[in-house]
Amino acid sequence: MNRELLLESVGRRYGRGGAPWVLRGVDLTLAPGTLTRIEGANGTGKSTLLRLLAGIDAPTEGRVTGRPRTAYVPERFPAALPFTAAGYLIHLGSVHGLSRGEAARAAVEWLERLGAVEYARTPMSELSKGSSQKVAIAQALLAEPELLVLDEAWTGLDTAARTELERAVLERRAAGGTVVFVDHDPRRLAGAPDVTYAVMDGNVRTVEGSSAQREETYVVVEVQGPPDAEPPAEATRLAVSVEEPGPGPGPGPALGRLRLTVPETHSDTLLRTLLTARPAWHVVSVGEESPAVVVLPTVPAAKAVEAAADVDAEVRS
Ligand SMILES: Nc1ncnc2c1ncn2[C@@H]1O[C@H](COP(=O)(O)OP(=O)(O)OP(=O)(O)O)[C@@H](O)[C@H]1O
Repeated sequence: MNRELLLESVGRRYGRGGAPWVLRGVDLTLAPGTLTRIEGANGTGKSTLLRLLAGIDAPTEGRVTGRPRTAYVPERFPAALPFTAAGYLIHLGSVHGLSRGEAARAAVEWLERLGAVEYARTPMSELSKGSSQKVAIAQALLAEPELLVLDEAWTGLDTAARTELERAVLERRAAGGTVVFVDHDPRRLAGAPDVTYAVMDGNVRTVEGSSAQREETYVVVEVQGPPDAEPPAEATRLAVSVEEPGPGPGPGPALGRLRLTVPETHSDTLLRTLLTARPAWHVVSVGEESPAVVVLPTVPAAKAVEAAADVDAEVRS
């Protein structure tokens, strides 16, 4: 039976005595079957709080009790692991108590849902940032955790995968799970959270009104980079969406062209990041948000089936 996760007088500081407290005196209760959003300005301690909730970090003082079976998607996923995507997921599934067969089935199911099953046999070190983020999400979802902790897990995903992750979060809550997330897009899961907290001045405060009700203006920045280059990580983090625009003036999509949507409050930082990046990214246009969204192509069904068969073969060997 799922219990409440309790933080009592929790404090965390890094380094020896004398170091400043990032969090102090935090009392927090997360109930089963609830979705909690954590907000706050940069560097206020959101990731620190999530690591304490997930149990991958321990408080300097105070205590955390009632943590159920937990899965966590970190802000930065160590992609250079010596596994294929499927191999890694099967390994993680075993760690979570699944048999190899169950883990393989769950791995394929989640890679399929996230549109990455064609990369099942790809070494993790060769995956693009977006694909490795999908693996990070799949590893968290595959064992149906009772507590799911997501630290900017939507960053770098294409539109279809972002929607799928939102769906998965709502499914977890409907199944009685506890979900807690940080995301810089105020529209993420708009209207869905049962409670929102802001981290500020070393503690958490309840935020009244959903993030969707708070107005935010967005700016769309179209950029041109070298063909096949990944945009700078900081730009991807700041943007609430990264899309490939439609076809360019010639045949096919404009290579290296991306459309980044960013809250107006972050647009200056985004432009600075792009302009100082090496190799350089050329800013083609800056404008108001347009409703047109291009969904990146999903994997053809035949390819998905092929990859699933590959994974099956790997499990049996
Ligand atoms: N492992 C660490 N060692 C030392 N200091 C740390 C460590 N992790 C975080 N900090 C510091 O703690 C403070 C809070 O960091 P944290 O990453 O929790 O904030 P955040 O709100 O998640 O930030 P962001 O919005 O930039 O992701 C920052 O001053 C950061 O430099």
